[in-house]
Amino acid sequence: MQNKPIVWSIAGSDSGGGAGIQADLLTFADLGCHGCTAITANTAQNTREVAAINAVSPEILLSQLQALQRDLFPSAIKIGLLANGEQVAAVAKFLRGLRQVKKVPVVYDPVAVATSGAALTEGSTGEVVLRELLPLCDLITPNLHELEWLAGTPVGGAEQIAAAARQLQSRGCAAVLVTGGHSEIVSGEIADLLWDGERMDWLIGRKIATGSTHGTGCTLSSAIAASLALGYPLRDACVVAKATVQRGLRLGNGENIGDGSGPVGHCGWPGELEDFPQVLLPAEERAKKYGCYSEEANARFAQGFPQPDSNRLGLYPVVDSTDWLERLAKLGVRTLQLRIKNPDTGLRAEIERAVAIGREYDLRLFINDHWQPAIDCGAYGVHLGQEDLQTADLAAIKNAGLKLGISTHGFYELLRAHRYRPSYLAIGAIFATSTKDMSGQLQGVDKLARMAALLPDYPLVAIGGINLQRAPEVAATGVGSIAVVTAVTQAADCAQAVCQFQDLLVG
Ligand SMILES: Cc1ncc(COP(=O)(O)OP(=O)(O)O)c(N)n1
Ligand SMILES: Cc1nc(C(=O)O)sc1CCOP(=O)(O)O
Ligand SMILES: [Mg+2]
Repeated sequence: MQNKPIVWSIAGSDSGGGAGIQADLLTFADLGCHGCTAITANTAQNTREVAAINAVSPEILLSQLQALQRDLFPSAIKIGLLANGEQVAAVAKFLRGLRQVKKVPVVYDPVAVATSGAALTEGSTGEVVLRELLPLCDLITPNLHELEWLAGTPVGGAEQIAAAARQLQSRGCAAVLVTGGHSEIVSGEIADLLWDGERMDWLIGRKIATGSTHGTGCTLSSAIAASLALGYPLRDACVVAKATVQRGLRLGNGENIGDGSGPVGHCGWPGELEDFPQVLLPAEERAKKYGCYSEEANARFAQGFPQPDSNRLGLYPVVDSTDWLERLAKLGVRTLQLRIKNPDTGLRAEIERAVAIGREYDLRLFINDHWQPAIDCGAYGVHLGQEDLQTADLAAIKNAGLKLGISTHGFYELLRAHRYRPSYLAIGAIFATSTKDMSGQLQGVDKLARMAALLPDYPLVAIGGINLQRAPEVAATGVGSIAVVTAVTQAADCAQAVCQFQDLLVG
């Protein structure tokens, strides 16, 4: 049994039980983490009002943190309400010391104003935050009011939000997620903006008509911290967290707690696609409304590729020659990929021969990377990676009637690739592999199962380090296809390996 990751919440207590550490602990538990708390303020509030803040002294705050450090070292830290500059300075000093022991991801939700409009922090706190705390944060998650508070400028539409996020990130935190609950750039859409200094993403959720929204910011930031503690990369953590909140808004709706803004629901792991945000593609027309439209990308863009004859593509060997294709076709394999890296002048002839073999044996034959010769030769389909999507002419691929498979590595890429509605989605690398350096992108079977559960009726392919011993647990996640290189090409008895894989993937 693996130990539950420990996550700390450094935040205020909400006597109403909707936000603050109460929301954080429920969220950590929902996502399978053990929560610890260091309380900054003992607020007196209900669903209608913040009656008092009651900040604790820096000494009381530090004594909690020091006790936790002695026994319950965290895998991630969420920071919420810090009531004054002294608290901010004390927490920052403590975090600098903790860093000397081990680097722990820190997510800061800069709580400054309650939904009711009540100020929660003392006047000069913002300056100390910018100077002392921001450089220690892996992510900060301001809403629009908090963005204005920290950026020191009014924030209106999408462009201004993006500019303020860039400005804040340049003050030293690794990334900024601006939450969109307080504005609708497009009616009916709640869009969060993620900026990490390199890449900007709009994550778009559906607005849910509910009065139970108290604690959404706390829940989001603690869900991100929990996901980071579970080992998810930042973008995956953000989309899982947004889905956790969305699920709470959808299912918690109607609980009718208190007369004011009731608490968001806490309803467990988000296992349904409808709760996950859409990752906006700059190629989409609607990106114009979010200020990130790309004419060039739009010219190459296409969605809705032809589906294969079955959602279950079975054993899917990925090989580097037409000799291998023919050998495996003769053994009864129906789904195959020709993957030629570092091609020479013979590439075009090899693809032509592959297509001919594909026709002879009625294969679902995908050509990796080389989409233009694949179109020219009338191939069945092409397989593209995330980087290939930046340059490939998807419109040409679709217009030529080719099928399209897309590689993904984690929740964020899966959601992004799903926007294209390709013929299949590949998820990798499930295990470490000697075929390609996939370090930092390993998913494991549990995460694969979570991703596969989101798309039960979609053709899914698992790839990376899968051999005959591991194949049963991979197949049990529900994916209809397993792609392999070495498990077939380096098998002592290739025909026997093919037979065993096929027995496993039948039905
Ligand atoms: C079925 C399948 N899944 C993933 C990949 C990897 O594709 P990509 O990310 O484009 O990397 P390269 O294969 O080009 O190195 C794949 N080929 N097939
Ligand atoms: C080509 C490739 N793509 C991967 C991905 O995760 O996108 S993993 C991988 C290598 C798969 O080889 P093997 O079956 O020998 O581990
Ligand atoms: Mg590729």
